[in-house]
Amino acid sequence: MTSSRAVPMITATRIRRSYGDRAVLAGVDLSVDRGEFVAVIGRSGAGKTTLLRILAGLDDEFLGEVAISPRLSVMFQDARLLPWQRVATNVTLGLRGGEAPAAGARALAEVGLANRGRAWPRELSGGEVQRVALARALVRSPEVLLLDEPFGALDALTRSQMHTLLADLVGRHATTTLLVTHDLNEALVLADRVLTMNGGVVTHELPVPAPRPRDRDTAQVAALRARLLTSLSTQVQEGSR
Ligand SMILES: Nc1ncnc2c1ncn2[C@@H]1O[C@H](COP(=O)(O)OP(=O)(O)OP(=O)(O)O)[C@@H](O)[C@H]1O
Repeated sequence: MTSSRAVPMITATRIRRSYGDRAVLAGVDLSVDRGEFVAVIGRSGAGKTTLLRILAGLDDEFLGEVAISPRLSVMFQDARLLPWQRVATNVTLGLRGGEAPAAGARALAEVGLANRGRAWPRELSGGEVQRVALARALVRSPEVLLLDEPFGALDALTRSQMHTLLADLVGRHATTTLLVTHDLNEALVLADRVLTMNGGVVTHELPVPAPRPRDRDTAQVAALRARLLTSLSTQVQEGSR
């Protein structure tokens, strides 16, 4: 049954994108409801980043249709903080008006870095850098958050702490979130729904029961992981035909 609260915040219809002769996206359809957290997994080269860049409005050389809230923020694996600006300035870059410093301080507090606003990016650990990137993404109170392997370069413990933080923040703000990752566990710990991409299309969809973040070591998550692995390996056979 469709809930009356299910309002799509991201809709992509028959998205196609080629580089030269090579079709990377061959008709991607997806829809993400308000407040939903969807993860897109797929092998390296499956077209996940290409799709995310199109959704973010960073690439307009595609066919098909995208409908997405203009109040969106994007976060990549590489935070690209400006090294010559202090952390607080990095968070509020592009924000205008007298309220920017207060908004920046609030965002830094939300990611647990209330006291680091005057630090320089070089003084931060990898995990702290990604927290700053998250604060920068959240400072505009986006309705939609697009995440491309945001924790891919972090060690396992820090990554797990970031999962807890992210789940808490997007849950509290009811932020619609799309995460692309090749980490099955990350997808299963965080998402309400996991989509598998292969051959330029979305091939499988797996709903994941609440709550989130969830413990990756439960029997339920292990069973879901097995299903995702099966769907990915089935695709290899399909892809090699
Ligand atoms: N600007 C570009 N010009 C040419 N080919 C590109 C360009 N960007 C991406 N590609 C190719 O498109 C395919 C999909 O790339 P994309 O980065 O979207 O995959 P991905 O699923 O995000 O992979 P990964 O998980 O490794 O980041 C790859 O084969 C890549 O080489």
